[in-house]
Amino acid sequence: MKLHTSTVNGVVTAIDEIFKNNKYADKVIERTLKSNPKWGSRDRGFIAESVYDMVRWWKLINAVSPSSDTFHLFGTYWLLQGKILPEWREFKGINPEVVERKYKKITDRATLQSIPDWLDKMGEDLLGSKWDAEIITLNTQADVVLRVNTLKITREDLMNRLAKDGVETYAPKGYKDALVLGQRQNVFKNPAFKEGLFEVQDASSQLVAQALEVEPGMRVIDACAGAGGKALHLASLMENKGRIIAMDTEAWKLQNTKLRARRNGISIIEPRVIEGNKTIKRLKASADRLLLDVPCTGLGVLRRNPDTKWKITPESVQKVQDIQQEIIQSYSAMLKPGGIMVYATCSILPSENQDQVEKFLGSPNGSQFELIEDSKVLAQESGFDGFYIAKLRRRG
Ligand SMILES: C[S@@+](CC[C@H](N)C(=O)[O-])C[C@H]1O[C@@H](n2cnc3c(N)ncnc32)[C@H](O)[C@@H]1O
Repeated sequence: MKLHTSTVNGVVTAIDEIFKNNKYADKVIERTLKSNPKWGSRDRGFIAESVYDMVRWWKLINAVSPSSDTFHLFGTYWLLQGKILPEWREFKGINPEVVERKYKKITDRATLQSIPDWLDKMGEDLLGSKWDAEIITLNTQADVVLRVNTLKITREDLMNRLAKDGVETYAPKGYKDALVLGQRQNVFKNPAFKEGLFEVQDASSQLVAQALEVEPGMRVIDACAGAGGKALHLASLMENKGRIIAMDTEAWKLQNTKLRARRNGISIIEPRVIEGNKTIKRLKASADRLLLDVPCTGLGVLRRNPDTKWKITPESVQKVQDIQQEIIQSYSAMLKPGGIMVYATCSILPSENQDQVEKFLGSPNGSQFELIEDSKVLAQESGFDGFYIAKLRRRG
């Protein structure tokens, strides 16, 4: 593959934005791609993939690069992929043999798998022998997964319709509304997306709404609804009958939920901003089903957001765990006796998952609850994102 100055410059500028100005990779990529309308789809694919890959392998690349100059880092990344570097002025000073020699000398997992030392240690402490394979899997590129909006179309019909547009998909076993793309591509431009026939949502994430066992006509609260990925799924499962209160502390995210609901043909989602304890107290014992899709470290979705590992710190992990416990302690009161609550994270750390549920169950607020079942979804076993889903019942 031939390198072009314009796209390599795009990658280098984006990398500087992410690491020097501490910006989020997905937002930087979005802005970079918008900045040059002349780039075709291959150029865009090259930029997005190279930026994500460089972020993913940042520590390893830095360990073998001749300097911290961003062109040197790009050149080193290129060589590490087994590619040949053109003789550009920017790449002067990179010796492929030296890069290879340095690479071969690295033996420690944290550098080879490109993660901070503290995180590697924490992963091993918490996941034991499963950590090795998990971090390898989390360093691979994720599949693009669609969730069929069954309010508007069946999975089979959507599959056929996309195939007519040249978008090949397959239906993974065990995920009844999911379709996986055969090849990565931008599906947001497809007319079927604009008609609300599908959303992009990982297969593991699709298990969360299903665990709630909702039925049409129920009163459901999604207490950390964000941009509404799971609220939309719940509405489809409820055949758009009943009521879903979609709550979050961030009003702008709920605004997004509203727009997406309209595209999906959904009318039962009612966004509600959490302004404090009062908002929660007003809804005491009012929900047949309660979803707590709590904020988390995102360590189960590193394949999609590789910059997470450079942004989190031991302090931020502790802080998010405190918020998770606060949420389950106070929000669980919104569930009716006899109702079902799901506590979920996109993390693989037991300290954010089963430990939190155990702590809750052992506390006075949790004494009316019982654990029905929980699943600890690891990326290495499922092939999709890492998730935790606990289903609890409030005794009647
Ligand atoms: C994992 S995300 C939710 C993703 C969303 N359910 C979806 O499927 O698209 C967690 C959400 O919790 C929200 N959040 C953070 N602190 C909160 C709190 N104290 N109460 C409710 N929501 C909170 C965040 O704004 C974020 O949108």
